[in-house]
Amino acid sequence: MPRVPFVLQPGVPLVVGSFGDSKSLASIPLDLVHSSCDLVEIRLDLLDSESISSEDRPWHRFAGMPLLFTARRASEGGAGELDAEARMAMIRSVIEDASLVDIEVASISEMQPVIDDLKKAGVPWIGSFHDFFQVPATDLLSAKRMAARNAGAAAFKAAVELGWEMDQLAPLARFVQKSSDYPVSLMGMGPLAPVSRVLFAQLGSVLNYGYLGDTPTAPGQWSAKQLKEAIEGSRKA
Ligand SMILES: O=C1C[C@@](O)(C(=O)O)C[C@@H](O)[C@@H]1O
Repeated sequence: MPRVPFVLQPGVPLVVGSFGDSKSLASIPLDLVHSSCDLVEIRLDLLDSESISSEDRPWHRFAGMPLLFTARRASEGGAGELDAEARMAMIRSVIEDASLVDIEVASISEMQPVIDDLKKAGVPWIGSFHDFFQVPATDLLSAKRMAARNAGAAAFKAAVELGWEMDQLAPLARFVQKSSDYPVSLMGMGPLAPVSRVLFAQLGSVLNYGYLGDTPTAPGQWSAKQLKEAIEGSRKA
């Protein structure tokens, strides 16, 4: 399957459709995928190992769409206790199909060998950060963004638990707005996730995640289709 080249542009909001289970990945109607998102995230840590390693790889159904691969570490919401070696092996096995790869900022040093492989193959990667409990200080987010940028990531992405902390929305919104010289993707999780995702996309968050199929991959996610419609609606307002 030829890789689809992919370039992120600061301030241009795209929708990522994310699969949380193997059954949805294998059975979702293709036209629904095409109409719901701009790129597809394959969460390698959430799928059955047989479906990932089968010769007939389930994501080959989406030929022509950019594919983002993620093998999430457990401490940032990944399923299973996959160590860096296991996650690197997963990523190496999909490099030929990948338009983009997600690597946590916390994993950069231990996963440097696979980052070097991505560089050689000309595959961009995003440096990510997840906090499932709170909104971290903006200074911490800025430090993570700098670490991602310095390590060569094409973008920085963060997902943080908002709870009902409405006061936290404004500083996060400013964080996205101020990042006009480097692509940033930001999203809330929890009860304010839906509203935060539309707001941050409106302000230029580059990758905005919703789920494809039956299983959300984060608390409070919209379906990719709903998110795409909401973002398109907000851009017309
Ligand atoms: O990191 C992200 C963002 C996400 O956690 C979300 O909040 O939508 C969903 C994950 O699948 C993805 O890898």
